[in-house]
Amino acid sequence: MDQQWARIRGRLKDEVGEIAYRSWLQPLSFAGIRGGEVRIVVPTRFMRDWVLTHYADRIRNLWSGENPEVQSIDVVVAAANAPAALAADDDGEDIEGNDAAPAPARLSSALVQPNSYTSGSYGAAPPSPAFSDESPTAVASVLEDRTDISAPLDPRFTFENFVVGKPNELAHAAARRVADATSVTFNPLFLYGGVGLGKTHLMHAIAWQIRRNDPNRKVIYLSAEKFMYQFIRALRFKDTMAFKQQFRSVDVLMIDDVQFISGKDSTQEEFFHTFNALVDQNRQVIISADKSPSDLEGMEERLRSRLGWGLVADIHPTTYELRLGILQAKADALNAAIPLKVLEFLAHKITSNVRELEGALNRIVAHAELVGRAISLESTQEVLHDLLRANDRRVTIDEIQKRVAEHFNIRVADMHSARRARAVARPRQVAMYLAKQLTARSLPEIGRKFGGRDHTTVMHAVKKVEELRTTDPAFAEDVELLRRMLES
Ligand SMILES: Nc1ncnc2c1ncn2[C@@H]1O[C@H](COP(=O)(O)OP(=O)(O)OP(=O)(O)O)[C@@H](O)[C@H]1O
Repeated sequence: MDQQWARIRGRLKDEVGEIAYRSWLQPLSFAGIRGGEVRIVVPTRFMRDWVLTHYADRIRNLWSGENPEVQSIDVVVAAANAPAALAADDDGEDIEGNDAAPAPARLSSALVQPNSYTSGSYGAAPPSPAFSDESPTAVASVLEDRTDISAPLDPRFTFENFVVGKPNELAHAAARRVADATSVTFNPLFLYGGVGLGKTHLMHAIAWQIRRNDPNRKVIYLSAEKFMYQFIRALRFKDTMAFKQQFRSVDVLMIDDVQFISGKDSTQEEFFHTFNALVDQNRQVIISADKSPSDLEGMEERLRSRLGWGLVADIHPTTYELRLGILQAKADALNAAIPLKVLEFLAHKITSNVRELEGALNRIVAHAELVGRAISLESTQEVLHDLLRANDRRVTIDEIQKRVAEHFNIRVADMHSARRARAVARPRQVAMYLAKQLTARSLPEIGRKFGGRDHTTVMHAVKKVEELRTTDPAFAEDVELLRRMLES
């Protein structure tokens, strides 16, 4: 298995290039395979999230190529020093998912060799319910991440590699303008759009371009999540002056996925002051989010209005033409001979987002290479049958939430709310479970659709529902009924 892992690492290095490989993939270690699931260990929570969003599909595909039994991968944070409070067990009584951190004892099975983990499948220990998300104690597991505050940029995410079409032309033009401007024109630039439509790609492209135009300009790019953790760390180490200094001395500040700090009041407060200080000094601020400023629930009103002061540009869902253009560009970049009718087929069938489209293309290319056969429509349908089925069904998470809420006689709003009473939390878990089963959405995406919950919450919901289906026949029947209704 170690040899297989070594081969996979080699492939990844060739695909993503030296810089991204060193930043994101070299630190990964392989911990074993159990029940068709490969376990990968990463040093920090931030890195886990990045790997999950950007590389998990590819790593899984490469593993399946090496070992056909492999179905999924599991990325966990190694945390030898995780405080005991974080690894507290949950007996399943408390049914909100963020409390699902399994006990270290359960994790230190024969398969799981290195150290201990701050959580089970998919991740670092989420804060226990007693802590708020922003509690310094609760996020101790990320405090070991003492790297540069700016996140590394993905070398693939440049303007040259960004395909422009109707849905993203405004966002692209605005991004270009800001990247090439010699003075600040719109401040902030606010880019927003649905999952996997290219926000991060555009943010990185701006950063690359600014650095290229003037290497002396100090550009900081980071996710809102990392901003929060930096802030918490500063509080914990009583280092807030240095924190403020660090952020307020930049020429360009770029914050990705700002919706993450919704509901996190002290981080918002700090962000608001940082933002104002920079805008006042005429420094460029660039923000991305999944919603427009006015739709950012849980964000203070003064911050929402401030975010909308500059230029707000949205990225719309892709059109067939854009999807085909992206597929052609990616196929060229992979140097893969793919018949046009296969690309057209994919552009018709996979409509959810660009990330999934890319994943599909990578899968068929990897498969063809492995079996040594040319790519055809038939092989594409065969290799992607799961994905195509999920896209065919086209059940949306909104529909699932509506149906499940009706069935259990609760309000749809409770699917997003923080209420933890069993009467609403259980249906919410059922809806998360069905979202995982019936849509092609990833765990983080599902979490976001349920009031911005963490992906570990979704994982916990899926496990809990699976468990209850085996122990409670009436419950199993309910779930089955809902599934049939949604599929029909
Ligand atoms: N117009 C485009 N041209 C080329 N590649 C694209 C385009 N749009 C998106 N992509 C690719 O799709 C993938 C997902 O894009 P990205 O990570 O930027 O999405 P996002 O909007 O930031 O998603 P999330 O909401 O999950 O953060 C990336 O690999 C990116 O390169």
